[in-house]
Amino acid sequence: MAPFWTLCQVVPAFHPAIIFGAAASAILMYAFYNILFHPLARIPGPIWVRSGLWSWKSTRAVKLDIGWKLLELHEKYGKIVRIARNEASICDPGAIEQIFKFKSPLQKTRFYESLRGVDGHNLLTTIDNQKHGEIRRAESPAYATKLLADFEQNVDSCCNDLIGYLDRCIDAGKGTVDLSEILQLFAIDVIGELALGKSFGFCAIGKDPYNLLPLLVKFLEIACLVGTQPFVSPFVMWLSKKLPEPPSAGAIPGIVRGRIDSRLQEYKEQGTNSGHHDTLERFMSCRNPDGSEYSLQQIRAATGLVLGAGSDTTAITMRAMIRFVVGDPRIYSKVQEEIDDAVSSGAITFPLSYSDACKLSYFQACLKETLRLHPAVPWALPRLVGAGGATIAGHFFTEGTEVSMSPFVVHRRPEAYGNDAAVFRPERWIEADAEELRTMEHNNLAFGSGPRVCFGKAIGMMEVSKAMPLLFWKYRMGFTPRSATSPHKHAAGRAVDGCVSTSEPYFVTSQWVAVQSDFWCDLARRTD
Ligand code: HEM
Repeated sequence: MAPFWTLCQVVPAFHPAIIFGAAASAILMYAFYNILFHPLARIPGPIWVRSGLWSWKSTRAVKLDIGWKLLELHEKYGKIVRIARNEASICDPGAIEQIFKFKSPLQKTRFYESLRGVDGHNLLTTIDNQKHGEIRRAESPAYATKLLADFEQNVDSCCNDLIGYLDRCIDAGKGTVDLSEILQLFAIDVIGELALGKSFGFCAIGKDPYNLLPLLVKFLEIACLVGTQPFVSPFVMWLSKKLPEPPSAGAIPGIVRGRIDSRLQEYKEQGTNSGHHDTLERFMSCRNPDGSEYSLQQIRAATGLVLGAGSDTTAITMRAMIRFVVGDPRIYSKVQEEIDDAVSSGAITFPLSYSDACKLSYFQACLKETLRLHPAVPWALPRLVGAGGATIAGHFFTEGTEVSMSPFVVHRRPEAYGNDAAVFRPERWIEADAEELRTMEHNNLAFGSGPRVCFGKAIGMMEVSKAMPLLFWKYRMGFTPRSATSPHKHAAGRAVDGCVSTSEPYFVTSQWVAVQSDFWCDLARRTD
């Protein structure tokens, strides 16, 4: 016994060596448990991820490279990869139905909570399936397909602003334009019209007067990073209320709140909704399951989601389409030819109606191919396995584990789109028979899938289908060559698949959304 007592006297309980030893043993035991005994222990993946000692997803959220890094993991480890201590990413198209089906026992994970705005939860961020179903039913009138015709006028007026701005640039001898910025402004204006009946007027002046765009990008980047560690979310929310706001941060929320307030006032005075063609009008008529009217906060949250979900996504799709189409002379001339022929035969006229845009079959195939190879949301969409567990892609996942599928990864897998899945080939959508087409549509996750599928899909498709043929018809476009004197900020561009090259026209960061920046194009009128 003597040596033991001696040890206790020499090394008291709080001695750093003991504390360090205890902590190291606890960490080691934690890592061993995660690697050997955790319910996902049999799923392959990088050892540090499996140990739970490294957050691969937080690293991706910081490095903004989720798309290609996740693709690499699947190429190395197969169809199911452990990407977090408690999460497996799956790229087997057969799992889409199992994960995203209606009445699924799987629900969204806490990741989504970080995407909520100041007005609280909305459709996108509501986790509970039943609650989500109630909100979706209540808000469905705002997204009804029959309203598309009303919304079309709003898109037309923003198209006029966009063309006006680009024409002015060309007339002033400045046909070199950063399309990443102007298309974002266009998308924000359109969504302002759709949500609140009035554009923000950014496109008409061709600039972002509040310097808001970088702020929006940062907000999403931080929200996504926080989502990878949901336990810090309440602290970040608390901190964001304490820290001083950047001067421009309140500008758009201020305008939005002002417009909502004045509409409610108008409603109060007139006693009826007064025929506005926007989603605000529909949200004002929404009812909760108990029959009560939507509160001001609910109207704000629903409107905030339309503004947040409907601008980045469409701008990303438009830029990507230009990149893919203009980047391939064969495809570019086919698109232009189709539009020119349709104009000269009188099959379509401008302003282009959505129904006429749908007649442009090659253009529509290019749009589908764009959404496939550059889905606006590449992040692995996470779902929590519910009571009783679930068998997905041939593997049994126990309750409480998380599974996810990345649209970017699934769309590039041969089992989903064939051996040329990585190639931009619009013809695949035209050559396919009815059965193949159904499979390709089913495997497309650009808008999500199942009961949580994008509610604004029809609106987004309408907007892009109206605006892009107009741009292709009016302008000859080319990518501004990168040189020491060109306006580019990056010495080399980066494609959506992570490839860095001086001939790549824009720079992609891949996180919750895959945003392009620094997209300089030379524009000239085709009729000059
Ligand atoms: C090309 C354009 C668009 C793309 C690629 C896109 C993509 C997506 C994706 C991937 C999701 C599902 C996310 C998930 O499961 O976690 C989503 C949800 C959503 N999107 Fe879109 N979106 C687009 C345009 C729009 C527009 C224009 C609006 C509004 C007018 C909109 C409103 C919504 C809403 C409300 C949800 C949540 C639906 C729910 O959870 O019930 N989106 N979108």
